[in-house]
Amino acid sequence: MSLLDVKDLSVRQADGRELVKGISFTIGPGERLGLIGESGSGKSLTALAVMGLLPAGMTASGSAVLDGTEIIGTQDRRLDAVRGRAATVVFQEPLTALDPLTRVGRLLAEPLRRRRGLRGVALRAAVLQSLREVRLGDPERVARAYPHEISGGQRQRVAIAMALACDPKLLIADEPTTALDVTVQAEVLALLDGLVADKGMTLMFISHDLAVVAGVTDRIVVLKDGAAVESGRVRDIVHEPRHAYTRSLVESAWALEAELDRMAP
Ligand SMILES: Nc1ncnc2c1ncn2[C@@H]1O[C@H](COP(=O)(O)OP(=O)(O)OP(=O)(O)O)[C@@H](O)[C@H]1O
Repeated sequence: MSLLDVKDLSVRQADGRELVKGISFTIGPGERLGLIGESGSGKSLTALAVMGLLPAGMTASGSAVLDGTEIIGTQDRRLDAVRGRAATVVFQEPLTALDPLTRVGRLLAEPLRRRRGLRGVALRAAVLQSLREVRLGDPERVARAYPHEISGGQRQRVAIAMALACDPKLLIADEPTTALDVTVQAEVLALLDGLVADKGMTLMFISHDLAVVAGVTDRIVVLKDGAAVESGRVRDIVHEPRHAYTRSLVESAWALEAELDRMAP
C-alpha cells in the first residue's frame, strides 16, 4: 500500500484560477520521490495540499490519501492527528518557519514532548541528542540561542531536527537547501540524505534544481504551470527526457556539468 496516494489533485485560488492542475502520483513506504519544476509551477502548493495546509482562500479537489487518511475535504481538527505522525515538512526558509521569539531548545522540546511524552531531565537530554543528531556542535549553546542568533545552515539543521522529532513516516522537504550558500547546501543535503536512509523514512523532495533532485531521489514528477508533464525514474528521465520542458532542464544540467569539466585542472 502506498504511504501517499495523490489522484487528480487540483488547487484553485478564490477567483477560480487553477494553480495545480489534476496531478497524480504515489509514494510507497521507503521511497524517495522528487517534485521538480520552475518557480511558480505548483510544487509548494502540492506539498501544502497533501498536508491540508493550503493558504486561506485556496481550495483543493481530487484526492490525497496520506497513511490511510483522505486529506482533501477533511476538517482541520481531524488532520491534527495525521500531521506530524504521518508527515512533516521542512520549508525553504527556516527563519520564517521558526518562531523568532522562542529559543531553539524550546522549539525542539515541543514536538518531543507532544510526540514522545518526554518531560524534565529526559526531555532536556532528548533536545540535546536531537541537536547532536543533525551534527550541531555545541548543542548546549544552540539550545539557548534564538533562531536569528545562529547561521542559516544551523537554522535549517534545527528545522530538520524539529521535523525528525515528530518521527514522521513521510518527510516533505520543500527546497530545503535553496536559501543556503552552496557549500552549506551540500552539507545539509548530505545530512538529510543520511538521516532519511538511517531512519528508513519516506521522502518527498521538492526543488527546482535537477542535479540536487537527482542526487537524493529515485523517481521524479516534473511540474510545469501547475501540471505534471512527465514522471518516471530519475535515471530514465535524465537519459531520455520526453517532454520539451524536461529536455531543457536536463540539457541545462548537463551544460553546467560540461562547463565544470572544462574548467577542471
Ligand atoms: N498564498 C498564495 N496566494 C496566492 N497565490 C499563490 C500563493 N501561493 C502560491 N501562489 C501562486 O500559485 C502558483 C504556484 O505556486 P507554488 O508556490 O506552488 O510554486 P513553486 O513551484 O513551489 O514555486 P517556488 O519554487 O517559487 O516556491 C504560483 O503562480 C504562485 O504565484
